[in-house]
Amino acid sequence: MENKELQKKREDEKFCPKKIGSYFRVEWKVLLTITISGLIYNLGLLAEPWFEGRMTGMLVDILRGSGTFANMLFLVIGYVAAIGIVQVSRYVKRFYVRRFANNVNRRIKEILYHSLVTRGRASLREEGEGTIMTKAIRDVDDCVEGMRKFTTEIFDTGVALTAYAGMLLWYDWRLALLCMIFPPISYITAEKMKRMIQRTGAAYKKQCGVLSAVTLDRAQNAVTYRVFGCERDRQMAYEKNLTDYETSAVKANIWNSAMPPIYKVISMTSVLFILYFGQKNTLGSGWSSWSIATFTTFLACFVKLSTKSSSAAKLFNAVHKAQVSWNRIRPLFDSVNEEEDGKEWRPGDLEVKDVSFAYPDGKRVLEHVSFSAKPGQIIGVTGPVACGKSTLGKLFLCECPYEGTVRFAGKDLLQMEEAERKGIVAYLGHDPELFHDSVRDNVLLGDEKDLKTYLKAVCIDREVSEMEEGEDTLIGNGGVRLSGGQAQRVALARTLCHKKPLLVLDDPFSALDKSTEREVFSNVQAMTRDSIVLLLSHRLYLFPQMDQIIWMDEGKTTVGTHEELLQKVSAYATLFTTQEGEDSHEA
Ligand SMILES: Nc1ncnc2c1ncn2[C@@H]1O[C@H](COP(=O)(O)OP(=O)(O)OP(=O)(O)O)[C@@H](O)[C@H]1O
Repeated sequence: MENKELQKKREDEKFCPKKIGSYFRVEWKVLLTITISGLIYNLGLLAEPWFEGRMTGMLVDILRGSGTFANMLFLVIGYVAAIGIVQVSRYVKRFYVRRFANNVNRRIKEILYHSLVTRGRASLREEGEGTIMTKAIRDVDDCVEGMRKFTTEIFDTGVALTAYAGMLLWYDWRLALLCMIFPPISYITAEKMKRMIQRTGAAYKKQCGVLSAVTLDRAQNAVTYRVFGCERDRQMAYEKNLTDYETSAVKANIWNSAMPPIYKVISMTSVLFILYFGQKNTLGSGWSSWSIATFTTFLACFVKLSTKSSSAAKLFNAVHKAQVSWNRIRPLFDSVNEEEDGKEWRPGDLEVKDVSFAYPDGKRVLEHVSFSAKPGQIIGVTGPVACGKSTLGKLFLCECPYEGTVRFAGKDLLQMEEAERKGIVAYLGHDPELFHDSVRDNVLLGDEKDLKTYLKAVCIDREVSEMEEGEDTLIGNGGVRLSGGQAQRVALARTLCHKKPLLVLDDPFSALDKSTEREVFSNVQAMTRDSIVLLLSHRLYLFPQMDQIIWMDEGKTTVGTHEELLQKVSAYATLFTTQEGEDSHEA
């Protein structure tokens, strides 16, 4: 089980959304099944013309009196068995090719979804919602369809063509070479036509996007257009877009469907050579000496080869179409690409970049928040009441989509599997959430660790030992009532015991007296040297000890060291000096 997870993790690390090869690599098991069934299918195909030739020869022998029905029956059974094997392996191959396409389609759409939800609304609007929707759905389908056809045709065309060509060369290499002049001409023609197919295909896609955007615009602003009498103008503009869409669709369709028959005619031209030189071979005056059976096999083999050649041309068409779509969706991967921003990621590095967040009721709480941190750093987050500290802390749980990116060791948190994210982020909220169980189980959660270390770290070891049942005392609902400060410390002990590379602590010391807070803080510092700690708090007197401070006010953030913020943010300086004053007053 663990091995499987490890393997999956390794595969995910190597996966690069912007490289098309990556999608093939992660599906290697499905592709292996396709390869095996594809080889059986295509090699089995050779048996068909061979049996057809043998049966024709046997028919002639029977008519001449030298063949028997038993031999013919034997050939027919062999022929039917060969067809059976070919069809079963064809089914298996097709099934897995479809599976490959579905997996890739799902993967690309998932990645694009994450990319789109983390992009700013302004940039989405700039590109046009209609265009984006066309890219995220239609272009992905076209692109995957090209990949599917490529995978199918590699066997149906590539392997089959090679096998047929080998068989033709075996029977008469001179005639085979002569016949094989035309199929490559058909490929070259297909390759030359690709520009037109690409151009008309791209124009069609663009027009789809424009039409979607115009439709959306009309629906969203229908009342305004009606009230201000723009309905007629809008209708005309819509009609024009519809006409442009139709024209581009027709053009793309013509280029797409008119070309394959032409490729087929080109590649079938060689039949004329077979009829001429083949009959010479059969009559004994050609390059080789053939029977009727060989002539039939050769002709059947060539017709199959030629048909496959036109499939090769179809394959080019599909790949060209896929290229157009891939080029359109590629830029959408930008926000999920980890390699091209030139940043060197080290294990444990955190980067929050341009993050904005609004609650479903529309209230925008975070606006373009950016900061980065390294393992061992403690970052204090503060600001006026209800400035969004808890919202920022909860962001790392990825419960709601946000704009911008949060990357850990180069990987976007939103794109991680839930299990992977859980292994990175530990969160301690306002509510200690202690459950009805012993102090031990509340902290260790069943792990076999030294409980005392953690109780000591949060300065509650003495209080627990004084309880009637010590570490086995039942707490939580129905158990011994703990004070707010005690509950907070037990919850903090649990978080430290299950430490993760990123610890988000939301006001963990709010109910502690200052001397306990100082002691707990220095223990937390010592125990989290390889983690990043985000400490959200109203109380600032520990902030001079922190590596970075994030000051939040009305969604905006200012990031710097304590000294820098004292200089830059007067509200921070005022709050700090006020609290310091209260402190010395108390003393
Ligand atoms: N689930 C929610 N839905 C809508 N608005 C919310 C939600 N949770 C919080 N808010 C609003 O978001 C703003 C920021 O709240 P948040 O709790 O993040 O601030 P805070 O700085 O942690 O608050 P405090 O100073 O009390 O610790 C507040 O105006 C709050 O009303």
